[in-house]
Amino acid sequence: MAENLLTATGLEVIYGGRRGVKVLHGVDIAIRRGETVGIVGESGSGKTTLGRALLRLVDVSAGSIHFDGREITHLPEAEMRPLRRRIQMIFQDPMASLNPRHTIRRILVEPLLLHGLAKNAAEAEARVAKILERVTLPAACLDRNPHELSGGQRQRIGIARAALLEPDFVLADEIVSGLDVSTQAQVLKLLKGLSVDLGLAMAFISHDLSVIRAVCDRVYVLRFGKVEEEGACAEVFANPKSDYTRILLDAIPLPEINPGWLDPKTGIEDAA
Ligand SMILES: Nc1ncnc2c1ncn2[C@@H]1O[C@H](COP(=O)(O)OP(=O)(O)OP(=O)(O)O)[C@@H](O)[C@H]1O
Repeated sequence: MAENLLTATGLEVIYGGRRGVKVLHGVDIAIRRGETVGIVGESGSGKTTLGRALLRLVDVSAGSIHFDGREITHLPEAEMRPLRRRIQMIFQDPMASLNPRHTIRRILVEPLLLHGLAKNAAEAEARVAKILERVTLPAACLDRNPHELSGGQRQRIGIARAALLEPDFVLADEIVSGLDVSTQAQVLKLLKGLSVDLGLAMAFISHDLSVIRAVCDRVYVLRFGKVEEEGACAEVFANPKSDYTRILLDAIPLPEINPGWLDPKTGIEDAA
């Protein structure tokens, strides 16, 4: 079994200082190299907060976080910086994370140069051309601005930007919730395929259990800032231990869960 890449133990997060509201109550989570873990739960259950805490984007009031064998819970930002390239995030709304005034070329080339992953602009452009092909976008996109692309295309750019930096871990937070169902399937297929090719570990936050089932190996069910249930996706879906998970499963229309979208292991779309 692959070793753990990112683990957290006893995580607590309080918003609004010491007298604020505690939204994570001692969460334990472990993500192994190369695996895709789903984080699911109702709105307000703390999914995004957990994701942001794992990435050290919000402070934790208790607990510890380890990345690649190193404790990072309170690592100063200067020491976090070299790790930031290895820990990428793809957002729900790529418009919010892609600079609207920059061309796609600049959005993709600059991080490569900034992180020293390309020696010069020509080398960076060659890498960008390759990844653009991988995310099935035409080269003409490079001269456009984000608002000139469709939602699905922007999400592909978000994925391309993350993948270019050769991360070990990607957090994807509700990345398909704004897209129509067939675009969702394409984006999920693409991301899952990339994660397999690159050996990426992923945490996939979604309120949508059918999305989690299509791409995840294991799932954590969050409720009121606690882990309600955790296990292999197939096991949790077939045989939920907690009543809460059962209620979540019952709340989704079963025919909508279409595992034929993708083979969860390979990310390859089922021919049927
Ligand atoms: N910056 C913040 N300041 C104060 N409270 C916050 C902040 N961000 C989130 N919260 C609160 O923390 C709780 C957990 O929010 P979080 O966004 O982590 O949940 P979620 O499961 O991701 O929900 P959703 O699916 O609606 O995005 C909610 O009650 C929310 O209102």
